[in-house]
Amino acid sequence: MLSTGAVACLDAAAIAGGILGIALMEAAGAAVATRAKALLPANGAVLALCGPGNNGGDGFVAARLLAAAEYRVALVLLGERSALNGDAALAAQAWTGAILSTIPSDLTRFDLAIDALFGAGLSRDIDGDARAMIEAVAATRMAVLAVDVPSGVDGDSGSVRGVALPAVETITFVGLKPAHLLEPGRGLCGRVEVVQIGAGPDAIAAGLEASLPPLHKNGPDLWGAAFPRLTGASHKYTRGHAVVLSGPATRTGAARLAARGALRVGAGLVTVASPAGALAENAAHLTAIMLRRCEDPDDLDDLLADERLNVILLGPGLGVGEPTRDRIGVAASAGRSLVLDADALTSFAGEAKHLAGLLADGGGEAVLTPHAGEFARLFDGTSVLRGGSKVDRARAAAALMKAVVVFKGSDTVIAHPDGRAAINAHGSPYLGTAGSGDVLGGFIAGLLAQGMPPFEAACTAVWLHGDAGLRHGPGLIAEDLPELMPAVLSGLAERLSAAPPTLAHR
Ligand SMILES: NC(=O)C1=CN([C@@H]2O[C@H](COP(=O)(O)OP(=O)(O)OC[C@H]3O[C@@H](n4cnc5c(N)ncnc54)[C@H](O)[C@@H]3O)[C@@H](O)[C@H]2O)[C@H](O)CC1
Ligand SMILES: [K+]
Repeated sequence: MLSTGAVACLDAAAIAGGILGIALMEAAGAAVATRAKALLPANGAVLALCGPGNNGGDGFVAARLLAAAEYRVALVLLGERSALNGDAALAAQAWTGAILSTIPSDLTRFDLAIDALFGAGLSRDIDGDARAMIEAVAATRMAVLAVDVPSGVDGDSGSVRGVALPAVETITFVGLKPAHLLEPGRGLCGRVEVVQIGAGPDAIAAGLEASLPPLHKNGPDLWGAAFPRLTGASHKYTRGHAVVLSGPATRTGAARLAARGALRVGAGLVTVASPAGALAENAAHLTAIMLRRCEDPDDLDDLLADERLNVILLGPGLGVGEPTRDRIGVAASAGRSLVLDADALTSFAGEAKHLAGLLADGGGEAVLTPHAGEFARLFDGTSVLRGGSKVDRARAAAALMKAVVVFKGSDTVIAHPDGRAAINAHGSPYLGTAGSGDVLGGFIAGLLAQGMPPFEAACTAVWLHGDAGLRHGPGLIAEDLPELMPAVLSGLAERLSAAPPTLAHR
């Protein structure tokens, strides 16, 4: 993905490579006109809203092409025509129609608005005439086609600067920007289409270079190569053994949901480690998943004497406080891969650095999975909460913890301490249900158990979880999520064009 700052570098590299800036703008405007035609009735009426920069230039090009194709076009320019510069001035020169300085009073006669007010160059909150224009158009519920990003949406953070114009569709150029995936931007974009405008591979490489550290859209392209593949020689011990710590009696369901997730995603063995008082309750509900008594940190230490237990998940239903902190201390010092969720995170509220110290001492890898509330509690008092976008905050958290952080939400961000990050848009609002996060933690643990590196395991788990939510739809409860894995994993195997392995694959 590209940062907004990288767009200028990309353009400069494309221009240095022999493409004229106006050629890029013509291609961008042509793509907008093509989509506008698809949204318009024959001879429909278009309101083109053009801003003072190159986003406005794209709007001038689209307006010209639509007028040439017999659509009725009214064009409004924010600011003075004489203030236009460079390519935008050239695009305006080629427009031979009228240029209005305010929007027409009767907006009901338009079928579509093209929003070319502000794109990558939005640099402050929108107020004054621009705000009034956006509010007037938004109030009509006329369909809006946004150029690059809906005006008012900050391209890098997805936040709204003052006001924003919601679109039914957004056409962006060369690559996605963070705002297309981060809320609230994502919800304001409508359907997003990325179009190529003639920037060559060297220019794109320059844009990506200027966007470092890399930010990805989460999907199989990112982690498919690391996804565990069975061979004829695979057996349960080669598929790892995950341990999930259970809470006390009457608070055991979360751990079992996580354990079931770990098993269904492919861990060879899963053990629930349970306090004595909750053994009967856990035993009544577990079959393939094993059960071990684990009353205190010493019992956990004993359990971990078996080196084959390679992943430990702590948090769901575990309770907030000293006993949970002590168990995390033991688990961390055992040097195994850890997944910390829910109460494990809240037990270190305001003490993120202490937790980071425990994790560093143990030397194992860790994945932390806070939702917004847990994130705010854990990082209270640190500079992490002062970061700008959700991606910035997730990256700062990962750097502080030296662990992979999965900052959950409808726009989950997964960040690695080295700055790599991914935004997930593959999901469904039906995933917002009790116990859903517990299953996600289990998926991460199950993938870690099979040897996936933590960043890839976390990204994969988030995507699989989202895929299950998309497949199930209404009526989803957390218990459904592990049971959807056979279909989800078969679909993934097809996408990775690797049929589920059989003995023939040896
Ligand atoms: N490679 C590409 O992706 C291409 C993208 N194109 C388009 O160019 C814009 C970015 O153009 P830029 O001139 O840098 O910025 P904007 O047009 O978004 O706005 C800058 C303009 O607006 C003023 N401004 C900023 N914020 C405000 C505000 N809150 N209120 C009022 N005025 C504001 C600022 O001072 C400037 O005058 C990109 O989005 C694409 O649409 C190219 O056309 C092709 C290559
Ligand atoms: K725009």
